Amino acid sequence: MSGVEELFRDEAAAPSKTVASAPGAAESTPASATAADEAAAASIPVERPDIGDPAFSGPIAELTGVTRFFPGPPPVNALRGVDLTVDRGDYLAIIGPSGSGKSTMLNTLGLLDRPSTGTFLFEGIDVAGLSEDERAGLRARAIGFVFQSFHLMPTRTVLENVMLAGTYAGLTREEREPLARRALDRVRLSHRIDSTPNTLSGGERQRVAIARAVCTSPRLLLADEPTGNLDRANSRAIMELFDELSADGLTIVMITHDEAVAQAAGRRVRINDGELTVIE
Ligand SMILES: Nc1ncnc2c1ncn2[C@@H]1O[C@H](COP(=O)(O)OP(=O)(O)OP(=O)(O)O)[C@@H](O)[C@H]1O
Repeated sequence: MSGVEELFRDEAAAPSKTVASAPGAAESTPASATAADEAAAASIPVERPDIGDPAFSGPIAELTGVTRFFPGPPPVNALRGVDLTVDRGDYLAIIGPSGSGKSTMLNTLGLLDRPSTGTFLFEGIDVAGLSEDERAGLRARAIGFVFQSFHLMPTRTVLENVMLAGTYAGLTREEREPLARRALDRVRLSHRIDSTPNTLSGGERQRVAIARAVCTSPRLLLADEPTGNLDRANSRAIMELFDELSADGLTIVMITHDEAVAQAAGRRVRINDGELTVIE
């Protein structure tokens, strides 16, 4: 499970856990993650610094000479001098085998991990200069996440699962509900809003997760093997949904080991042993 993914608790979460931690929660400060969970459980908007400019027209993400070194043991250079620009409206696939650095890229782009060296500008902001709270605020407002394992809360309805994203983005219940309904309509699941996730098919669960990811209108959608748990027909349906979201202007970065899935993206880069190469 990637670091970003750990911010979500999924069906495997302890039954006593009533809410999922989410991208708005500070990742390395358990105390504040707990406070965020409690606020979400009580339907209180989570207070996060309002960082970032939705009107910024430059690249969403600009990585220059980014490295990520894990001291180990064993020591690992997970990213080696990565240069990558993600422009607004891009639909990019990052393809690579196991252990190549995909999750490390996702953690970096998702503002969960910091480069060891190099520069990462998110909408022109050098993220190295942001506090944990500021990064959590930017993440909650600007980035949506979709995972292979869906990470829906089993005891909450489909509508409640989608509404939770708005809590972390600091929205009130009155603001969140219409957004969640619209997002569920967008993924063609309006007829299942009162269902719980365990009554849905895998493809439907992933559509709920996508509704949750897009309901607060993020500027970047990060997807980690979004079709990894789905059969061919459901995978195709999810890829068609991504196509629609991309056509609507959403910036999407997807990591995958599956060449066929990567073909759906407008642009592809390969990662091997921490090094990125452009696929022509
Ligand atoms: N927290 C960590 N501490 C030490 N090494 C790490 C850590 N996270 C990742 N690595 C190492 O960095 C390299 C890249 O890992 P990463 O998880 O980014 O690969 P991946 O392409 O996502 O793999 P997979 O497809 O199997 O999930 C691997 O050698 C991994 O063991």
